[in-house]
Amino acid sequence: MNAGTPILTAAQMRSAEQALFDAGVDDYGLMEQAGAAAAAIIWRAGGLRDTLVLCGPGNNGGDGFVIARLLRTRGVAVRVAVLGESGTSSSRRARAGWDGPVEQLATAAPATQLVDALFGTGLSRGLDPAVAARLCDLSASASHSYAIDLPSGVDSDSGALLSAVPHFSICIALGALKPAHLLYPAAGHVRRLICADIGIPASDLAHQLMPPRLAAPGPDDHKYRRGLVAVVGGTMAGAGILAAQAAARSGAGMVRRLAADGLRHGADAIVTQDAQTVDALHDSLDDARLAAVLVGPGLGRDATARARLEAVLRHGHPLVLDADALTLIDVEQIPDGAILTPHEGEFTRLFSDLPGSKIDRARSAAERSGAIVIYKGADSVIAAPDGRVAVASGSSHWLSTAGTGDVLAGLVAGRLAVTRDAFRAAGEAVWLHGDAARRAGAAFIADDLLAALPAAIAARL
Ligand SMILES: NC(=O)C1=CN([C@@H]2O[C@H](COP(=O)(O)OP(=O)(O)OC[C@H]3O[C@@H](n4cnc5c(N)ncnc54)[C@H](OP(=O)(O)O)[C@@H]3O)[C@@H](O)[C@H]2O)[C@@H](O)CC1
Ligand SMILES: [K+]
Repeated sequence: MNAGTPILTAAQMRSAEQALFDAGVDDYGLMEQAGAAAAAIIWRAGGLRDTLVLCGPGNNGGDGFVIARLLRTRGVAVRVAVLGESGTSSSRRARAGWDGPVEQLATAAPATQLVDALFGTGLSRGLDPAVAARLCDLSASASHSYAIDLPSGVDSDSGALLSAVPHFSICIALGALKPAHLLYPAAGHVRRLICADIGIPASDLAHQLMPPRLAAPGPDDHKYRRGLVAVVGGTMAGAGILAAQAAARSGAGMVRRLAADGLRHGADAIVTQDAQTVDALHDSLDDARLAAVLVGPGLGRDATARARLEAVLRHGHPLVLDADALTLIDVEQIPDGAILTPHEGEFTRLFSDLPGSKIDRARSAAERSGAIVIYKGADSVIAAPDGRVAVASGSSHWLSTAGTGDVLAGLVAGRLAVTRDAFRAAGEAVWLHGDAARRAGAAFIADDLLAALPAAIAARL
């Protein structure tokens, strides 16, 4: 998978910074670099708009003083308001470099632009309610607002809101993304996210999901080499049909629907095999050319559904487990290397006791189950048992409509059949699903995503 911007927890950020200091980088120099990167972004976005910079007691506040000084040298009318004294050596030095007046947060008048440098990764608890209210008021009075590193009041590692947090026009992440930049609810408080490079070395574990690079079929490809997908049907045929149609438009060579309803539906290119009985299902699955099997959409939850799921598990094909299959299965039954696509409810049923952020929980679930986990939501976290994580955020909220999960499951199975690499397939499918939703616009239905898929794929070739 294409490696995107790294995502670091506050502790990982501190050790990355410490490694730089140990290698001889000057700590105040790093703050100057961070402040200069942020000031350049604010200058490009805001020009000469009058600006109020709020500076907190830690290094986030130090960044604020550097930003204020640099914007002023460009001719911006800048005022600074503080919350408490600067408590770190770098922030004291940055404050000393500001030779303008210093106001108090409690009494400062608003400005056209607001820069929030109150707290960053060092926030340890919610803001005092009066401080949070003041931040919200000043933000509401500004036409443009910038959060330095993080919006003050969000928990960097989990994305939780520890106190009232305004909505920012731009958040300037320093050095790396933090989980709160991509995880909700915090991610919903930032309209635009920009990560400023300050020389923090890339980590190889958690990344933002990037647009994939896909390959078109070659001259020697045929339908089986491009990947044969089976979609196991159940009591609700529609879900399996949607999934099969998504798999058929995923780039895979051939899709078979192993139908429990005995009926033919959907695109003619999809082969419907009559697999009403478990014996018939076994016969259909007895094909070594199957590169991916999807089970779950419309499967049902009764004894027959369970028998169908067990038949699938017995064949040992590369597997995608979705929907009802996630409700029926126990963690110990999940085959190594399978792909799971749980939403919040399914995840909690399977892995209830896992602590930490959504990223932590997805990673632990993958480790515990040996599976690739696509923990779905407005922020989807894809985790592999070896610790790799990719986070997709900012997908269309119109996706919260019936059948879109079936489309995603079919896409995952299709990309698995094409790539034979479960982590890569999961990332590609999540990306293509999100892009198809962007292309489908507003008020779409799941079927509309199918029509948008070929264009989403074409854009990544
Ligand atoms: N390391 C570096 O050189 C670089 C770091 N960089 C920048 O530094 C930021 C991290 O800096 P930081 O670690 O100093 O933490 P920061 O978020 O400023 O706040 C900590 C202070 O706030 C206090 N406090 C916490 N919660 C509170 C609350 N609710 N209400 C009131 N007080 C509260 C806490 O005190 P406590 O009471 O918890 O002991 C402490 O005094 C990072 O986000 C980035 O912007 C960049 O410049 C690159 C170089
Ligand atoms: K901040």
